[in-house]
Amino acid sequence: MRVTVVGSGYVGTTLAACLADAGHDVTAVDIDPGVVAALNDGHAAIHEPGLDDLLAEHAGERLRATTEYDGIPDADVTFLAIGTPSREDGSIDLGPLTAAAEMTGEALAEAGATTANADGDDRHLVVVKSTITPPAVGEIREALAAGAGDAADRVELATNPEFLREGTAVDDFQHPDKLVFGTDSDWATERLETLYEPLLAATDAEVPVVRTDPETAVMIKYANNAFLASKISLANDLGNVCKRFGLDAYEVMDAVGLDDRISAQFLRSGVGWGGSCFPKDVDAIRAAAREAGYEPALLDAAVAVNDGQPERMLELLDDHVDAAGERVAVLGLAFKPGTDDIRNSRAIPIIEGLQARGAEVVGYDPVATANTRERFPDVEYAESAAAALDGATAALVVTDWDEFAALDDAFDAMAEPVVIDGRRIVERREGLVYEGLTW
Ligand SMILES: NC(=O)c1ccc[n+]([C@@H]2O[C@H](COP(=O)([O-])OP(=O)(O)OC[C@H]3O[C@@H](n4cnc5c(N)ncnc54)[C@H](O)[C@@H]3O)[C@@H](O)[C@H]2O)c1
Ligand SMILES: O=c1ccn([C@@H]2O[C@H](COP(=O)(O)OP(=O)(O)O[C@H]3O[C@H](CO)[C@@H](O)[C@H](O)[C@H]3O)[C@@H](O)[C@H]2O)c(=O)[nH]1
Repeated sequence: MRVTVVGSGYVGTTLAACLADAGHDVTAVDIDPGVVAALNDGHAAIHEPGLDDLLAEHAGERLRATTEYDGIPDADVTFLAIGTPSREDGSIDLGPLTAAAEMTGEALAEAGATTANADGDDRHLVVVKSTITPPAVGEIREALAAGAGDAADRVELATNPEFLREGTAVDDFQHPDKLVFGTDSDWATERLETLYEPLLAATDAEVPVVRTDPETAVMIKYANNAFLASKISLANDLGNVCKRFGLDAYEVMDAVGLDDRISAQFLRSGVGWGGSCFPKDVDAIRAAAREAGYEPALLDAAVAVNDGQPERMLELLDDHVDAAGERVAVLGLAFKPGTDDIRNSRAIPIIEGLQARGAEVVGYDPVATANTRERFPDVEYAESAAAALDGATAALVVTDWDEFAALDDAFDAMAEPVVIDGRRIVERREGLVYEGLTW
């Protein structure tokens, strides 16, 4: 199939590269010329394992990138994978997505809806990949129709939320737990089925496909993220209780996770959830619920617990060290391992808290230093974890990069061997003053 992917960030680039790899002819559109140049050059503007290999293989062949929308009418399907950032009140800013939907509609209108596809069909399917609330579906449909003008009746909107995780985006996309198709017609569902067919054929697993309406589909995405984020918050809440009792929350939750109804995943307590999705999406569905007259008390509590974890980590530091004027290492800056993304990373409140205490912060991350430097230009950045620890009075472990588990002698170079572990990645050992956040 011929596919256009509008928006080439974490989701759009992964989608474009994986669809090209599955045999489709893909055009990636982005307003950022730097992103487009990188894609045409065969590499991503973001760090995501496996993505560059796919881009190097398909760029210039089955995958092209452009800043222009004018090729859209030649495609069988157009995906919108534009960011949906939070506004001040937590609701999503639909501005960029609405603009992209309208421009997509205009491109289709200019070509008189669409050129006929191989099967002679002149309807065009526009699929929202972005995470949007149920009421927002109507707004995007209207923006698309406004752009398409007289051609609007031959343009159909569908939603197909994405469940990939950063750091494992390619693998997650190629081996999904489920696919969710939110459509208004059998025609749109069939088109999505045809599109995903080669991907599904390439996996050994039986992938459930949920066929529903566009609004339910996007609600499934919010429910999914709200559930996972709340699950971690519950593990953190219980973990904080365990810590008060001098118990190891990991021993407790490992046992709890043996219950099939609960599952062992997303029970790792610590400094909390960050990233571009959980905070934004939980805030968005809370705001949308309030707008609709419902107070989502449990989701509010999940956010409150999460917001409190970095401060709890800093309080543990205060129990051991007066950080004022001291060199304090922050190990891990990305919101999770495997990515250079620092959006809503727990490292941000940790660094701010250390700076408020007058500490000299030295940060280290294997890939997220450049992004953090933009946010905190005054912080010192080390080339290695060992260099960050050298001479430090304390270390705060914020991201569970594997390499931190292997640290050993490096702790000997600390001025005071105080380690506050927010991710249970460093082993307790003799000579370390070790504090786990919930263990
Ligand atoms: N990041 C994830 O892991 C993830 C996973 C699932 C769903 N999502 C959702 O997918 C959506 C996209 O997220 P992302 O992380 O890929 O965003 P992103 O910010 O990384 O990328 C968005 C891209 O869109 C481009 N863009 C903005 N306006 C444009 C326009 N009018 N035309 C063309 N390009 C335009 C930007 O230049 C940018 O490259 C969001 O709604 C997000 O919630 C993200
Ligand atoms: O047991 C756990 C698991 C995760 N986290 C933290 O939770 C955050 C999010 O982690 P993860 O879900 O792995 O990363 P994301 O890339 O943000 O992926 C989430 O958000 C995406 C965007 O919506 C969804 O597509 C994914 O399904 C959903 O897992 C990170 O800060 C993790 O450190 C924990 O604290 N404890």
